[in-house]
Amino acid sequence: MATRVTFIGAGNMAGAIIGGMIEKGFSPDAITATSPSDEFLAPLRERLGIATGTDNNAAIEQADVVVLAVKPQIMHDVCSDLREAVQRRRPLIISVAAGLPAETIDRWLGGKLPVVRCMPNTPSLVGAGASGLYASPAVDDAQRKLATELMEAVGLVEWVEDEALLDAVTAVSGSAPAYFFLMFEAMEEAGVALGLPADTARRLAMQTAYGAASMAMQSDRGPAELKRNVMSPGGTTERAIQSMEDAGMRRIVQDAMKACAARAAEMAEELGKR
Ligand SMILES: NC(=O)C1=CN([C@@H]2O[C@H](COP(=O)(O)OP(=O)(O)OC[C@H]3O[C@@H](n4cnc5c(N)ncnc54)[C@H](OP(=O)(O)O)[C@@H]3O)[C@@H](O)[C@H]2O)C=CC1
Ligand SMILES: O=C(O)[C@@H]1CCC=N1
Repeated sequence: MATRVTFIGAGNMAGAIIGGMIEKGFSPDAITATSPSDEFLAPLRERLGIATGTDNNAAIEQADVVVLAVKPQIMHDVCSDLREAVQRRRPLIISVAAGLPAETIDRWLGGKLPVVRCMPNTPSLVGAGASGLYASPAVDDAQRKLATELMEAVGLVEWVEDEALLDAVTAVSGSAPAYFFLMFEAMEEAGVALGLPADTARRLAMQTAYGAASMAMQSDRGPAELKRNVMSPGGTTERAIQSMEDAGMRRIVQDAMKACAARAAEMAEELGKR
């Protein structure tokens, strides 16, 4: 029988994982998602054919895996409400919430549960996600394998053995699609300023990012060498890269990623007191 997975929360992240799972051939019959209103549920039900509901407790009654995909700020209330049912059924819990430690989620759910903390990203929707995973001590090998299988259905999986590193994963991949989308916005604006139609600039920028990522992933050369190969001495790229280095591009990226990881730690501190 197929592993039954219930998503608590049906927003951007849950929708991306569910969409990617179904694209990979997971049966919609084995997937349920909940949300307080039908706004997020209707497209999942109508387009993907999964079961949906507004009652979290009812939705986990048959679940082998419960994916907690609500905002960190409401996770305490959601977990408290699920405590009795979760303690009775003892499914594998996968939390995708930024910042919140596995121990906090476990405590809010009544304790001694197998909790995997996962930091996914939204490209999971197109099977190109990247997830960092951490297993709490109560997670056994079979459950670890199950979590790997689920998240590998939507992209790359990297396990970390030190939970604190999930904040770094948040900075490197969880939040990072937004950095690249910002870069696309900036490149489109700059392309327009140089005279290109906006949609032409957008298509060229996105195809180039896709090409650069594909090439780097298939190459045994590092990014520094691949970059040098584009930079003809005295040519155009050299000027562009010099301009970026002079403007402190590396420092900008480092500061942004440090701020991201620090915010994850801060959220754990703020929310974990409950
Ligand atoms: N977005 C991203 O790129 C990533 C997000 N995450 C994590 O994923 C989690 C969800 O984020 P995201 O998907 O962006 O947020 P969204 O706001 O898009 O989705 C949250 C969902 O939870 C629903 N919800 C609210 N209250 C309840 C409840 N009591 N029971 C069940 N569902 C409820 C919301 O419904 P309604 O809107 O009607 O209240 C909504 O469907 C967060 O913890 C975030 O840290 C992790 C990695 C990447
Ligand atoms: O911005 C956030 O808090 C969530 C977590 C990682 C990506 N989005």
